Amino acid sequence: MTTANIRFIGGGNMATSLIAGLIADGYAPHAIQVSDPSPERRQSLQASLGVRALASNAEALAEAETLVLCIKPQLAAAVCAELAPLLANHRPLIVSVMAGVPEQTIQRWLGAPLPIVRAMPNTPAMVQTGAIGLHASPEVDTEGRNRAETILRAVGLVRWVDEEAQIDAVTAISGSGPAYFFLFMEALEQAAIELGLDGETARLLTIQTALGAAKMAMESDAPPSRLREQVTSPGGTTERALAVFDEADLRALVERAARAARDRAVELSKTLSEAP
Ligand SMILES: NC(=O)C1=CN([C@@H]2O[C@H](COP(=O)(O)OP(=O)(O)OC[C@H]3O[C@@H](n4cnc5c(N)ncnc54)[C@H](OP(=O)(O)O)[C@@H]3O)[C@@H](O)[C@H]2O)C=CC1
Ligand SMILES: O=C(O)[C@@H]1CCC=N1
Repeated sequence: MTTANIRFIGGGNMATSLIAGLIADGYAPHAIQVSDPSPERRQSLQASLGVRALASNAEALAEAETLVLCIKPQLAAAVCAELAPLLANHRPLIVSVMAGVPEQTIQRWLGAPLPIVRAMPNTPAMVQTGAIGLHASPEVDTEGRNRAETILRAVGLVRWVDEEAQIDAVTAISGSGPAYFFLFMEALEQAAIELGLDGETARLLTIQTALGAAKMAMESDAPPSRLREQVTSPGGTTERALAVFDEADLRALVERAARAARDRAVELSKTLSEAP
């Protein structure tokens, strides 16, 4: 099995995170190429990551063993139409990280039932702490599954899901999830400043607290509810803060937000699968 020769179509935020994570894990920059229409972005990818950045998607595809589609869902039909004629005699493993673009839709656009792995990573892949959901189309053989898993495992924790529709749930939880935690960090940092801490102290205490809580939750046998109880002294300070979250029904709010993200992925899937 080889994981060498990975080509990315689209060199934006997610591709940059994945490539940075792969290189940090020991992948040779020369084994990775990326295509993107923006000269500035290509220059930045070459300068910061040492990978070859191309203007042409066709050139990126030419010898690809694994082709990672990292473009916006709304551009996918056009990009796949451009790649389709080149895939008549060449069957790379396609890994799509696009939210809300079904495997069969990608196959239709590419004009062939090519092996597709849908991957839903997140930007912490950049620091090899990604959380990644995977689903394989029936055309993907064991070697393809292993190859996709090896690539994504290099940048984080990997979970396969049984049903393709579950990728929409993964998108809502871990794909979009870093933004939820960043928002909470922004809010806590702002609160710290309002309570009289200086900006740097507010920032560092907030980030370290998030890191510590995540590390404890990951390493402990106890569920987060138990870890929360251990912080919450009866009649103490945490109890007062948590009562404010309860008043605002934080749990219901989080569920609503996750459902909204999942529903948007489903909406994208429907729109795109009905598009020509
Ligand atoms: N960002 C995230 O956290 C996550 C994103 N994803 C998925 O990753 C995909 C990319 O998202 P993200 O990286 O955030 O988006 P970006 O807009 O940052 O990246 C997309 C890149 O593709 C480039 N591009 C535009 N047209 C073409 C083309 N014809 N051929 C090749 N490249 C092109 C864009 O250039 P230009 O800007 O000049 O148009 C841009 O650099 C999406 O499908 C998204 O659903 C999945 C998980 C998490
Ligand atoms: O917001 C989005 O649509 C993409 C998919 C998951 C994270 N970012």
